[in-house]
Amino acid sequence: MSTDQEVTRIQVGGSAGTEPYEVLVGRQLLGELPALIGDKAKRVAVIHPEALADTGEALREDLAAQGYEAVAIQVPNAEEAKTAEVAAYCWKALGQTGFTRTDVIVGVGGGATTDLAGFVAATWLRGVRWVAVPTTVLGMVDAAVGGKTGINTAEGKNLVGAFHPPAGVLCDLAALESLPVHDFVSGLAEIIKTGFIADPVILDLIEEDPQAARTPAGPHTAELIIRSIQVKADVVSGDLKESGRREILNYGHTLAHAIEKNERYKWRHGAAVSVGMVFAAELGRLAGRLDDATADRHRAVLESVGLPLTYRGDQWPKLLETMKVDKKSRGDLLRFIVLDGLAKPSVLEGPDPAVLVAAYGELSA
Ligand SMILES: NC(=O)c1ccc[n+]([C@@H]2O[C@H](COP(=O)([O-])OP(=O)(O)OC[C@H]3O[C@@H](n4cnc5c(N)ncnc54)[C@H](O)[C@@H]3O)[C@@H](O)[C@H]2O)c1
Ligand SMILES: O=C(O)C(=O)C[C@@H](O)[C@H](O)[C@H](O)COP(=O)(O)O
Ligand SMILES: [Zn+2]
Repeated sequence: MSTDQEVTRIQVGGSAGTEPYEVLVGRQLLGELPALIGDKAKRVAVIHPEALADTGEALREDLAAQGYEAVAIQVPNAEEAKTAEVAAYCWKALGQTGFTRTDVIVGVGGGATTDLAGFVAATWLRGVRWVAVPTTVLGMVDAAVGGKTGINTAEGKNLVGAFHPPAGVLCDLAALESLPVHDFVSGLAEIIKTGFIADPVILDLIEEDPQAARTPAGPHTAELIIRSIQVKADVVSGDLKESGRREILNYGHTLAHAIEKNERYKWRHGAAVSVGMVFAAELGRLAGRLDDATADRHRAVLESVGLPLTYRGDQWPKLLETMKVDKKSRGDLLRFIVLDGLAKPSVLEGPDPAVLVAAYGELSA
C-alpha cells in the first residue's frame, strides 16, 4: 500500500499471469480515469444505475469533452440489474454503438452495478477492458475488487459470471455522502467479515464507536475501507480464481445467498451476510472449533451497527436446498467457511445435518 497526502493506492494481482491493477481511495479521483481507459479506446460506455443518473450523465459529458465517443447505459437499481435481460440490454447498446475490442466500459455504482458492468465487459467480444468506480461502501471494499463479475438467475445468486479483473478501481469517498444509511450499514457487514477472517483491528475500530461507524463522517471510515480493501487485495492476488484461499472471502455467504434468493433479491446483500455470519459462527462453535467469546462477538458487533441477526425459522428446508448448489459445494458435499479462532478461517466439509439444524435454531426467529 502506498499513501500520499490524499490518495491511498493498493495494488492487486500481478502474480500467476494476471495483470496488476490499483485500487485508489481518496477524493476527486476522476482525473485518473483517462489513464485507466488507456489511449487505444475510441468509445467508452458508462454503465450506471437509475439512482446515479446525474453522475452517469456528468461522467459521459466529461468523457465526450475529452474526445471519446461516450455513451451512458442506465440500468435498474440494485439486484434488478443483475439479470440476463439487463445484460442483453447492455450488449444491444454496445452493438449499436459499434463497440470494439479496444473500447472500454466504466461501471459506476454499487456492487450490483459493477458486478453487471464487469460481466458485460467479460462477455462482450469475449472480453474488453473495464474500470470500476464503486459508489457504495460494499462496492469499494469488496465487489469492485478481485474480478468476480456476474448476474443472478432464478435458481440462485451469482450463478452466471466470469473472473474478469478491472483495469483499475476508483473509490471516491465523497460518493458515500449520498448513500442511504441502510446501504452504508449493509457495506459494514463485509467490513466486519474482513475483521473476523483476517484483520481484527477492524472490529476494535467499530466497537470503539459503532454509531460513528455507521456514517461517512465517522473517524475511522477511511481506515476501515482501506484495511478491508488491503485484505481483499492480498487474498485475491494469490488466488484469483478461487482454487483455495479465496474461499475465506465467502465467510457467511453460504446461508446469505440462500436468504437473498428466498427473498427474491429484495434484501440487501450485506444484511444477508450479517445473518449468514451469525450462522457460520454458531456452526463453528457447535462443531467444536470456535470459542464462545468469538462466536458471541459476532452478534454484538453486528447488532451494534444495526445489522440483522435472525431469519425465519420455518424457511430452513428451502434454504438448505439452495445451499446445496452453493459454489463451494462439491457433488453432494456441503462446504462452509468457519473460524477456528479469530482471524483463523478454515473449511468445514460435510457437517453433521443435526449440527446444521442446531446452528440454524440459534438464529431463527
Ligand atoms: N464481485 C464481488 O466480489 C462482490 C463482492 C461483494 C458483493 N458483491 C455484490 O454486490 C452487490 C451489493 O452491492 P451494494 O451493497 O453496493 O448494493 P447495490 O449495488 O444494490 O446498491 C444499493 C443501492 O444504492 C444505490 N446507490 C449506489 N451508490 C449510491 C450513492 N453513492 N448514493 C445513493 N445511492 C447509491 C444503488 O443504485 C442501489 O439502489 C450484490 O449483488 C453482491 O452480490 C459482489
Ligand atoms: O470475492 C470473493 O471471492 C467473495 O466471495 C466476496 C463476497 O463478498 C462476494 O459476495 C462474492 O460476490 C461472492 O461470490 P460467490 O462466488 O459466492 O458468488
Ligand atoms: Zn459478499
